[in-house]
Amino acid sequence: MAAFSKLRPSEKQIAQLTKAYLRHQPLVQRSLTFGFIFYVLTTTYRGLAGRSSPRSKSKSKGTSDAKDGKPQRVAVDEVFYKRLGAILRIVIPSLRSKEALLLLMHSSLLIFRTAISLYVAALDGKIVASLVRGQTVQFLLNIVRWLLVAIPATWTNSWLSYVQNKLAIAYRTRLTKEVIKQYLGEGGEGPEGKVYYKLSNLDDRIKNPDQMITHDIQRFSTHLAAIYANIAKPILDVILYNYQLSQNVGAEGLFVLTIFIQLSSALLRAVTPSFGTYTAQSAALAGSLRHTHFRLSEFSEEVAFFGGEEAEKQLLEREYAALVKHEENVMTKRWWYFCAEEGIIKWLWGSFGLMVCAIPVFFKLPGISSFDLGSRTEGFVTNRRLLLSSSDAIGRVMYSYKDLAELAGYTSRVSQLLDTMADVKKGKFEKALVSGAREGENGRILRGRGQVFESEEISFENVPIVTPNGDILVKSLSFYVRPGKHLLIVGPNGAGKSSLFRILGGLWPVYGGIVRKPPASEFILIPQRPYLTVGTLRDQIIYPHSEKEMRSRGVTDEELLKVLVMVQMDHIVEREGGWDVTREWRDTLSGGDKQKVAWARLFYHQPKYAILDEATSLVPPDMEGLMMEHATEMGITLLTVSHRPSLWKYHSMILQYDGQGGYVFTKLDAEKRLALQEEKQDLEAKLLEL
Ligand SMILES: Nc1ncnc2c1ncn2[C@@H]1O[C@H](COP(=O)(O)OP(=O)(O)OP(=O)(O)O)[C@@H](O)[C@H]1O
Repeated sequence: MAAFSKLRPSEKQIAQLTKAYLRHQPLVQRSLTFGFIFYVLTTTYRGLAGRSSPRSKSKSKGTSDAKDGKPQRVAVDEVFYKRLGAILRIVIPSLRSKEALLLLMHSSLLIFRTAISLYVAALDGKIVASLVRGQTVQFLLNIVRWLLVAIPATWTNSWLSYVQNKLAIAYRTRLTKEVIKQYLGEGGEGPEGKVYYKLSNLDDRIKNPDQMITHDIQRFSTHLAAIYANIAKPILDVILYNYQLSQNVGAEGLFVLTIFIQLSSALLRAVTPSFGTYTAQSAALAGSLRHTHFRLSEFSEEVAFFGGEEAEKQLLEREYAALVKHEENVMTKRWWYFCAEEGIIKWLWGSFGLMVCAIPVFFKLPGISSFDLGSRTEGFVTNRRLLLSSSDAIGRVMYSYKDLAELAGYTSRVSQLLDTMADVKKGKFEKALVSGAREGENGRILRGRGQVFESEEISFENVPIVTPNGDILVKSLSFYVRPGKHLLIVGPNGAGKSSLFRILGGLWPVYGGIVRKPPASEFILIPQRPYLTVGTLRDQIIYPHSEKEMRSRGVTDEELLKVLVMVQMDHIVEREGGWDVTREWRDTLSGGDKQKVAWARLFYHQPKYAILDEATSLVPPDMEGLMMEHATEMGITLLTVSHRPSLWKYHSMILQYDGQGGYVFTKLDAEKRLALQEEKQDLEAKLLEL
């Protein structure tokens, strides 16, 4: 008391404060511990919730493919969470879904693993303590415990990676199914259908849908499955380990440690590059390179005949160089980032943590009674293990930001695909238009929309023919096709002959007027280079039917053979080894053979209308006449584009484009027209002589 009264006033105050502090120490410690838990949760939430940057907001429809040459920034922000939310609704459709169940299993396993780690930390301390104290029996007993705990520990780890992989596959399956449904399935013949065509022909946003559907969805799913473990588990670990640590070393040490971590993590975040943007860019560049390789194998014959190897090589090298340059740039950034990460998380935190672990060795903490060498060693070993696990967990929360940024990259790619498909289904396209397309009358036509009605006959009333680039080929086209009255369509190249069929097939939008047409199942298109599917010889004839559908229609292989006889192709069945042989038919059949197979397909399906776009250009004239007559006998009405006068006689009507936006639609008198043609040729010959 005398000593106390001798103190100066400021010293007195400090002494009083210390006394009060010691009196309330348990309360202070509890408050600090809960404060710490609150801090971990809020900082993690703030860190992961992301902010909406004005840049990302303005590009909320953001794509990774730059439109203006500059890459768009993909960040962990509001836009990312909105996109992720939309995708999550697809991959986890309900709380009772398989994915939700897997997620629950995953969470339970994660908690179980943390509980095991806590037990192992304490056991580790006990083993060392029994060693220091020389307690042989205790030591052996602890080793047995150690071996026993290894059983659930290894079991949990295997299960964790198994469930996580299952989750990734489940996400991928859901997402792929949804994308394929929209890409190929939904919408059918209506304006919402044919998304796969519109995406590549009417819109500029998606450069390589194949890469997005296969690679990007897979990467997204793997990242999403891992991100849960990478974020939820470390957060849980940080809380549990530190709670335990605060019990062992006192909450004050933890408080100082927290401030230290806060400062260093702010530093780490400041030096973190935009990994999300890089991931999205890498995916886009890899997709582009793959597409170029795909084109080369697709058109290998054309390139080989042209000797275009050097040009193709340069193209491939350019694409590859762009990809490598980007990857190297990212690698350099990663190198710096890893240095900072390793230095801060492992070494700085590690040394500071060791000091915190030593607290109970140098200071007597309230509530801890035994203070012998064994207890001190046990405490130190347990705390060090807890601290290592805790700093590892904090580190993983930090790393998870990087994982999250990468997930943001793949999320942007996947949602770009989903958003663009949704736009395309609504008829909203983004495509570079020809200059002046939006002005004056051109603009008025582009802003308009026509009507489409289902009908037995085909007719166009004042329908403009507009290319996806906004180029108006014909301002207002009117014509009709009556059943049995074949229509011939002629005109210069690029006048819009095939475009007419694209409107008829529902591939291009109708910008005005009225289109009446039967459902797509009632007409078939035979182009100059017919499409041959992957499959058997039978599949080529019955495409898009399956063999099952063919049989259910009561068609036999013998009847299919009759169809091949009509096009003088029956020998091919024997030559190729039967109906069930599978080949790359594109390479096996000649150009003329392919056209004949397409005609055989027409005779198998016997639709009401057939669109022939230079469909006989590679078959001999006598064969061409035979096939036309067969079609007429079967009651198929033809819409033919051909430059061959030999075909005129089969047609009743003619639609002639002049190539300047004008056209004539009239009856076709083949004899008169042939006579006129001959007269014209004579006059031209005479003019030449002159
Ligand atoms: N997917 C597309 N995107 C943009 N423009 C297109 C597209 N398809 C065709 N075009 C353009 O539409 C115009 C008309 O093409 P179309 O195929 O109808 O010509 P065509 O009269 O059939 O010519 P040809 O006799 O050479 O086959 C052409 O200028 C072509 O460049």
